[in-house]
Amino acid sequence: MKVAYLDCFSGISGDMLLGALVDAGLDFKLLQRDLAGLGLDEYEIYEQKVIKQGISGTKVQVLSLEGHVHRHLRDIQDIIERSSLPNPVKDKSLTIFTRLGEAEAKIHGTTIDQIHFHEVGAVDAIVDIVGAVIGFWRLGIEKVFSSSVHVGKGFVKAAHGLLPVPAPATLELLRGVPIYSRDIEGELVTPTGAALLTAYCQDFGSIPLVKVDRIGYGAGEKDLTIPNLLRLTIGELEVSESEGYHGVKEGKAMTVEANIDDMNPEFYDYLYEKLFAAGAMDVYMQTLQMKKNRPAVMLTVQIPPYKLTAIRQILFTETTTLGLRVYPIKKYMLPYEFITLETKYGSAKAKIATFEEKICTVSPEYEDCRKLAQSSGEPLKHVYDEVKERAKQKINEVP
Ligand SMILES: O=C([S-])c1cc(C(=O)S)c[n+]([C@@H]2O[C@H](COP(=O)(O)O)[C@@H](O)[C@H]2O)c1
Ligand code: NI
Repeated sequence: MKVAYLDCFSGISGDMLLGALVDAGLDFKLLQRDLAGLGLDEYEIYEQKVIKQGISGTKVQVLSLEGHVHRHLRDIQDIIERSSLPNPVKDKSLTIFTRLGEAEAKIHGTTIDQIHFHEVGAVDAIVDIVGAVIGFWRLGIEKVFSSSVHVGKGFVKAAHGLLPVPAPATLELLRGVPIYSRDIEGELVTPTGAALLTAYCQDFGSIPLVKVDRIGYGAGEKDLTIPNLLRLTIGELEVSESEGYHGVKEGKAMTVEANIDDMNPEFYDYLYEKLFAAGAMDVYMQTLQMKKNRPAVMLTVQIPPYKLTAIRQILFTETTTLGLRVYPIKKYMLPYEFITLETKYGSAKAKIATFEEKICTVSPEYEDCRKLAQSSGEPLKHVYDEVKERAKQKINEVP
């Protein structure tokens, strides 16, 4: 899987992200051609190499040629919907502007169709956002990870007047994101940057196991005492599985455990849903007899290493546990494939696993068998046996 990692040690803004994408190999002329699909011409876009604290990066500048324009969300939605941009770019761009509108409406106590965008509604911000979406799409990025985010400190002068850093809309968009402030004065994250970051990234923390392919540095406007750059690393996510002995996959994972003795058992169903939705590979519970003979459960969550931040956040917010145990583990998985079988009850899949090139397990797919049992009225166990039988026949048919 092709992934990107954003190092937000100097925050993130729309132009920094666009600069990082160009610096990482996004063809600038192709970007300009794609952006022409927006049908907006009152802007100019430039790229230039700059040095920030000795590090070379790309600064992308969008100069607005339009006067002072206040756009409502509807106006921006019309521009994007009427454009000739590819649908994935349109959809993502609309999502980002909708999130900006929701944040703006919340901050100002109004509604999403009442708000009008100030800076974010100007053509340069529209180009920044759509350009970044085009960049991720053109570079084929399937998933985005990020570091925690440096937001800066102090105040910033904007159309609204003097705003605390991070700006209200920015902080609203950064809900759920690990942020920090050091002694760098200034706004390091803008609403545009926050909206782009959180539209793509749900996993924050150290860089996952990635085989690095491309690196890009996007430059911010100001010169700071730290390199005012956004670093973008692109590569193949090493799900840390490698083909080992006779095709047995060897992978790295993590076990996260918590002993819970004081939570309403009804909550576990919802918790399981959230954990799996966040990328857990497996979730299970074991009953315990803890000190003072208190009955409890030990909740275990198996995760890919890069999911630790997301899973930890769920466990601390959705359960009553005050502590977690985390163990890095190595896992070995048998190679398997699915085959589809036609049975007297209908078609169903079965998983065929092999070890040392010999078939060692045939497992009918439960969901398929359940549907056939419901549609045929046959007991599930009969359907299951029939699928397994057909699978064995099909395997033996293979020359
Ligand atoms: O444009 C809008 S709606 C806007 C809202 C807010 C609020 O916090 S509310 C703040 N700002 C400031 O404008 C500049 C530019 O932001 P970009 O996202 O367009 O780069 C920045 O200082 C924001 O804090 C704009
Ligand atoms: Ni505002």
